[in-house]
Amino acid sequence: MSGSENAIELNGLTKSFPGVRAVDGLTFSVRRGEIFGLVGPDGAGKTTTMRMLAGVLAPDEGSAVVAGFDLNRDAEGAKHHISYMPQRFGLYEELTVDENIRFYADLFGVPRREREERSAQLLQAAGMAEFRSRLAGKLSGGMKQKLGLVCALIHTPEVLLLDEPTNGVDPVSRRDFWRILYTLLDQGVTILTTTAYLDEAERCHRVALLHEGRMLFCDTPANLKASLPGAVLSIVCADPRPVRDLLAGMDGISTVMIVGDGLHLVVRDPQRMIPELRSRIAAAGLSCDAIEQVAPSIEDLFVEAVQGDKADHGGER
Ligand SMILES: Nc1ncnc2c1ncn2[C@@H]1O[C@H](COP(=O)(O)OP(=O)(O)OP(=O)(O)O)[C@@H](O)[C@H]1O
Repeated sequence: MSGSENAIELNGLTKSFPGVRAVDGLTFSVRRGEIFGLVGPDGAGKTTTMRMLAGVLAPDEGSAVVAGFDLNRDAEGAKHHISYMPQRFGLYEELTVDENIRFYADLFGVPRREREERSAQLLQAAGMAEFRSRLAGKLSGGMKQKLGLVCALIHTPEVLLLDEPTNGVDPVSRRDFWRILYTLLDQGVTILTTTAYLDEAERCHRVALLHEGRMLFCDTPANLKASLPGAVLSIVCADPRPVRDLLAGMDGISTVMIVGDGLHLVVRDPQRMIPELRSRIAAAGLSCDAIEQVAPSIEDLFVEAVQGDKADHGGER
């Protein structure tokens, strides 16, 4: 790997499919030893970006350097230093856990002794040590994802690319997963992950938000939350949908979103807004339990940013 402090560098990376610019001039970098999260709504371009960085899809324009290799010149060279776990990792369902690991170890040319040691460690960390002889097809969804990670890590990559690795995974398995990721960071591995879970985005060193192939933000979770223009009000109510419809578009409110058992609003002036909201909701014959100001979450910022971007660029794509 080169002396650069960045393990991944994208410069104007662009990819179009018929009728859609899936990735539109992306420029950002991931430092060595960093865990970097890519988030964004469905179709934002996350998977396309990952596929280009993994060297399995050529960009139309722009460049990317991964582990010191310029992918436009030597994507094959980069592949020896990358592990890529796509959304559907290729497990062989009719093979056992051990046999799947052995298959990938052979593919990556991992020597036998190293393979034994590493797979024992990884299976232990994944809470799967007692499932070694189970057929992969008989594992739960979370276990399959964890086995995919074990296979992807059977050689030691410099850069790990993960595409929604914990999608549909139960909370306990997600915790195992993140524990393994942090262990890798201690070993100096650089991790770029996409995620649909914003609590996972908060665990990354830095996060970028993609929308329609473009990057809207890139910063630490703390800086992102601090940058929200306005304050967040939480409204607890039994039936949030009619309340949302009533408040959407009201003066002084930029975003209304349903979260858990109520709504979050992004507002300019929270103290003035609280009594106004109470009377507006009561006058419409609706009810709510509590309205209070809360600390902004990454989700608040992202929903606000995506809605703002839609208003600015609506229908352009
Ligand atoms: N092989 C392809 N052929 C045509 N269009 C594609 C192809 N791959 C992706 N797209 C389109 O490119 C856009 C970006 O898709 P991409 O899968 O990268 O988004 P994403 O952010 O990963 O979303 P998701 O989480 O839903 O997969 C979408 O409009 C998608 O339909």
